[in-house]
Amino acid sequence: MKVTIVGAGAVGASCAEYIAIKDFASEVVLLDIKEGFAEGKAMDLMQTASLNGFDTKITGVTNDYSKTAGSDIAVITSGIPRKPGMTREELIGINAGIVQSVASSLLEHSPDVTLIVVSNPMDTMTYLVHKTTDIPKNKIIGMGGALDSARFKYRLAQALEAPISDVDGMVIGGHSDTGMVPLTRHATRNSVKVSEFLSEDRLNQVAEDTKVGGATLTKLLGTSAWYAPGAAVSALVQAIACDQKKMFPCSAFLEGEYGLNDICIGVPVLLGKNGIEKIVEIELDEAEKAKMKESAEGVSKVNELLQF
Ligand SMILES: NC(=O)c1ccc[n+]([C@@H]2O[C@H](COP(=O)([O-])OP(=O)(O)OC[C@H]3O[C@@H](n4cnc5c(N)ncnc54)[C@H](O)[C@@H]3O)[C@@H](O)[C@H]2O)c1
Ligand SMILES: O=C(O)C[C@H](O)C(=O)O
Repeated sequence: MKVTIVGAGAVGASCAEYIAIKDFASEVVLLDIKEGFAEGKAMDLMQTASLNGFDTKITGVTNDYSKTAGSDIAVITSGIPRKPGMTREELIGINAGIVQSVASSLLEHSPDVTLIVVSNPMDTMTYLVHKTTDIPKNKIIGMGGALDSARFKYRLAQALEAPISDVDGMVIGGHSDTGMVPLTRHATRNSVKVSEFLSEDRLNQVAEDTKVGGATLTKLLGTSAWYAPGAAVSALVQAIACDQKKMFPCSAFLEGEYGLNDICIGVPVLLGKNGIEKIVEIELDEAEKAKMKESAEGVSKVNELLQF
């Protein structure tokens, strides 16, 4: 199993590290445009192999796509991250060009690749890859909901004063400060609805804290987060590489599901060796449907800014 990660920055390197530590891929290629940068990150990571006990071979290359040839899975993390006070949508001007050219270079050398799009604004970047390549829709996956759901569980566990492993929950919708739809009504602690333990106000607070999870970290760090994003990407890569059929909310191209068309947005999917093997349509109540519709309108507005 060969995995390429384009962008050896904070998220790309974190993702490579988690993939290596889980030791399910034979080879990870890190590619960056900055001379020597990916080579340095790969060497540093390889020097953790004997300490962390993995055999995954990590190599780094400067913009040489021939070294990515035959990749089964590729992750696009290349592009700029936001700074405090910015929205993800403000990154579109620079990141759209980068994502489009990276996707096309990857495809030249790995025509059967499954692509995971991470660069922001992620739902729109995923849509861009759909519109500008002939990769089948099941093989283009946007990573956002897996991260947002991990943050939701963290906030729920805090509110419940419970261990995170007791908690389950999911965030669907667009990966944006306003567009996320944390499914508070469905969240559980050991199969019991969290609404049995938390007031409506406290649950609303959990949802709001979840939605601005990325912005909160960007303010604290001066740039956007990388550990949880890297871990979330590595979980998707593992689900595909190991044919796990695991369910994650991912940005998927919709053709009628959830009443939406011609959009990539976060919905629950099953991930296996064929990428998105199924889009899972769960029952939403009227309030959840309205939030999903509003979220989709926001994503579509950003999509309209694309030029291709
Ligand atoms: N979808 C998500 O949940 C999520 C989570 C975190 C970050 N992100 C996004 O991921 C992107 C990367 O974030 P980061 O913190 O790793 O940024 P970073 O600046 O640390 O790394 C980005 C890397 O991309 C490289 N790069 C730029 N143009 C390139 C090109 N054409 N080809 C190859 N490499 C190129 C840069 O040299 C840099 O090393 C940002 O757009 C950020 O907003 C998304
Ligand atoms: O917040 C960001 O800009 C990066 C990423 O989308 C995140 O949610 O951490």
